[in-house]
Amino acid sequence: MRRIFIAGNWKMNTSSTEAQQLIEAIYAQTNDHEMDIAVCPPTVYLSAVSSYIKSNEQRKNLQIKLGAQNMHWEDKGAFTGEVSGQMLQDVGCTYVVLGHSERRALFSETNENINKKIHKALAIGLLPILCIGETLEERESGKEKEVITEQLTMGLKDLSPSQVETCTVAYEPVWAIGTGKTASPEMAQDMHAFIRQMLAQNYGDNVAQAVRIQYGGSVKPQNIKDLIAQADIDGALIGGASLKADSFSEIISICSA
Ligand SMILES: O=C[C@H](O)COP(=O)(O)O
Repeated sequence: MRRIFIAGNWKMNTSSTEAQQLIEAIYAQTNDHEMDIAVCPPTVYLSAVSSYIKSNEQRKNLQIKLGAQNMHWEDKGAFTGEVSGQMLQDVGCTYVVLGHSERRALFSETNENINKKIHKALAIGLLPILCIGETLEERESGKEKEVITEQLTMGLKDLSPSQVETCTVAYEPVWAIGTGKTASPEMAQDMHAFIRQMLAQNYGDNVAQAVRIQYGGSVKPQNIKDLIAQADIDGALIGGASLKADSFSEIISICSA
């Protein structure tokens, strides 16, 4: 059985005060649950959120982990503005989101670069969340599975089956991100099953059955129940709704029911 994994991607939102208030409110409003939960604040607030998380480690059944939204594949050096995986670990990160569609579209991230980042993350013990997803144009022209195949295959290129097993894949159709338009549960399940089938072809059934595939794209308390009920949807990567503690906590609660 795959353990449900809910992650909040705060993107470029919150002030330092708001980040502090948000993590405090998430702890206050979330009941203890047997699932994996992560928050991914902006890089500059990772340390502060990390300290708060550490001070709550006594909540044995509410283990919130810290994730970053991106990283560079090199260890250190003349890469102005970049942050290394070691730096993320140093401030307490367990996860790192890689290949988010906003980074692909707005910051020219390529499958090759994303693959380098995944290799580095795994080499140092950070757990990658690889985001893949097609644009509206690609879906309307019937190319969604082709796009997903390329992003998945190239993103995971040259990884061993045991490395792939520790990755999470987030299927995020670009047309559903921040638009209020969620993929229907059936549409999402179809793509998740396709992704799992590809993982089985490339790495074997055991790996395919172990990898968690999150859905992302306008997830909210109103639609999570039907999404999480699908056989191949193992959790969610949540943007907008993760900025409201009550919505994020409600989503967690619905998933644990
Ligand atoms: O990383 C999260 C996704 O981009 C989804 O964002 P959203 O929930 O605001 O649509």
